[in-house]
Amino acid sequence: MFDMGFEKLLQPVPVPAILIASRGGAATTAFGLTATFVFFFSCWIFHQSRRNERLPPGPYPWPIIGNLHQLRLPFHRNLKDLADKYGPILFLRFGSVSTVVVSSSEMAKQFYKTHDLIFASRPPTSVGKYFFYNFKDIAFAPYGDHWRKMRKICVLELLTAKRIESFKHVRQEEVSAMIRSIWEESESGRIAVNVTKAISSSLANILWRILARKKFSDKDLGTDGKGFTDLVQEVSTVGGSLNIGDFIPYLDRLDLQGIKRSLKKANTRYDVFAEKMIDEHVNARAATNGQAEAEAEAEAHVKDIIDVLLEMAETDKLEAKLKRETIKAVTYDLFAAGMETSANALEWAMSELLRHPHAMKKLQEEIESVVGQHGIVNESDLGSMVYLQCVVKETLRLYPSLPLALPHASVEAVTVGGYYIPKKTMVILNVWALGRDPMVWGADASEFKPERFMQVEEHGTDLSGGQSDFRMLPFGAGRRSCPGSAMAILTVQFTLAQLLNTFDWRVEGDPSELDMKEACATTMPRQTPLFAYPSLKRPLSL
Ligand code: HEM
Repeated sequence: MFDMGFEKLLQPVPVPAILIASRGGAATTAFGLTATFVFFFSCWIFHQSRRNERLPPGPYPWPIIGNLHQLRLPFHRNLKDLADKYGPILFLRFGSVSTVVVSSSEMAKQFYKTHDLIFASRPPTSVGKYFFYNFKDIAFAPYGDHWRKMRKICVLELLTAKRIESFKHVRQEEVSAMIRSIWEESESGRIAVNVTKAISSSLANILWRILARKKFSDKDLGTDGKGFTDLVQEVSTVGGSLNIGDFIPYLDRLDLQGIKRSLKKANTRYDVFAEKMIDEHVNARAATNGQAEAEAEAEAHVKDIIDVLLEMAETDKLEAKLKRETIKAVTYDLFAAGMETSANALEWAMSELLRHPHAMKKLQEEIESVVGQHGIVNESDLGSMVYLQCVVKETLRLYPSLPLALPHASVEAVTVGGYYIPKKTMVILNVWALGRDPMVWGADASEFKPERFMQVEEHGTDLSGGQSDFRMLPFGAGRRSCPGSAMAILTVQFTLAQLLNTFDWRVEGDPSELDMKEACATTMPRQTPLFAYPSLKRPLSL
C-alpha cells in the first residue's frame, strides 16, 4: 500500500519555483541564480552546524524523500531489521521529518521515563487532522491544554476502576451471547466458526454499551452495507500507512495516495451517526431533568461514557466547554482503541493456544480448578488464574496490538544516550521488537511459552508501562501510555477464560501449520480470519 504511494511519488516531483529559469529576462534569471545560491549555501551552513551534533546512526537519507524509499511493510519487521544493522536508537528522515526508532528496553526507558515530558507530544498526522476533528481526541492530540484536560477526564472519570467494575454485567451478558452464537453458528460443532468475527462483534457490543448504553448494528452507520468493523479497519489501515504529504509538506495538497480523501469520507460517515447518538443522549437527559438528586445518584452506576462527557460539558464552568466535536472524537477514540486492540489480542491468544494444545489443556484445567466442573467464570475468579494471566502476557509480548505503539514527538531538543535528538523529532517505539529481543527473553524469544512468566521473578511483570519494567511495553509507557490497560486486560482475560471454559477447540488439519501471518494496519490483526471448531465441554447454561 505504501509502496504504491511511493511509486507515485517518484513520478515528476514539482521542482521548487526558485529553481525554474523564468521567462522574465536576464535580471530575473540573475535573481533566480542568486536566490538558488543563497538557498543551497544556507543548507550547507545548516548541515555543517549539525555535523557537530551527533545524531543517532542510520542509513544515509536521499534528498527530499529522506529514507522513505527504504520502508517496507510490515513496518515493525522492516524497522527491526534496520535497528539490527544500526542500533537501538536509529535515525531516519521521513521526507523532512526527523524520526527516531527506539528498539531496546534500555533506550525505551531513556525516552519514556527519563525524558518522558519532552517526548509527550504527537506528530501532526492526517488521521488526527481529518478524522479526529483537527486533533480533538486524546490519542492523536499534541501535548498541550486540550490533551492534558482530556487525559485527566479519561483517567479520573471515564476509565476508573469503579466505572470499569460498573460495566461488569455488560461484559458478562455480551460474552455469554457470543458463546451462544458460536455454538449456534457451528451447528453444534459441525462447522468451523469465524472466531475472529465472533470476538470483534462481541467486543464492539461491549464497547458501545459502555460508551452509549446500547448496541449498534452495522446498518446504523449507513445503508451501503459497510459497518463499524469496516470503518474501524479502514481508519486503522489508512492511519497506519505513511501519508507522504505528512512528511513532504509541499506534496500534501496533492494527496497522492488519496489518504486525506479517505479520512474525510470516513469522518463524514461517522459524524452523521455520532450526531444522532449525542442528540439521543441530550434528549434523554433533558427528559429526566429535575429529578431528585438522590435518584440521579442512585443511577450513577449505569451512566454511560457519553452521559459522563455531556455532564462534564455542562458543569465545566471554569474552562472552555467540552465541545461537541470533542465528545465525538473521544468517543471514537475509546471505541477504536478499545475494540480493535483487545480483539487482536484475543484472536492471537486463541491462535497460539490452538497451535499449542498442551497449553490450551493446562489453561482449561486451571479454569476448571477455580470455577468447578460446571461453573461459569466470574471476573472475581480471574485473580486466581495465574496461568491465564501468563497466557495473556505471552500473547501481548509476541503480538502487541499496536506493534509500533503510537508515534510520539519531542517538544524540544535533547541529548539521549549521547545522541542529539532535534526538536519535533518523531519517535517510534518498536514494541514488537522489544518483546522479541533474545538478549532480554532468551534464545526462544520468538516461541509461545506462557511458562516463562510463571517463574517467580517474572510473575509480577508489570504490563502497564509503569515505572519499573520496560522489557515489554504493549501499552506504551509514561505520560502517553494506554489509559485503558486495566479494562483491556480484564476484558481479554475474562473473554478468553469463558471461551475455553465452555468449549474445546480444534482447527482443520495440523495445528502447527496454522497460518500466523499478520496484516498491516495501525494495529496488528491476523491476515486471515481464524476459523476453528468448537465442541461443548459442559452444558450451555449461560
Ligand atoms: C489489548 C488492548 C490494548 C492495547 C494493547 C493498547 C495499547 C495502547 C498503546 C501502545 C497506546 C499508545 C501508547 C503510547 O503512545 O506510548 C495506547 C494509547 C491509548 N489507548 Fe490503548 N490499548 C488497549 C486497549 C485500550 C482500551 C480498552 C482503551 C479504552 C477504552 C484504550 C484507550 C487508549 C487511549 C485513549 C490512548 C491514547 C493515550 C494518549 O495519547 O494519551 N486502549 N494504547
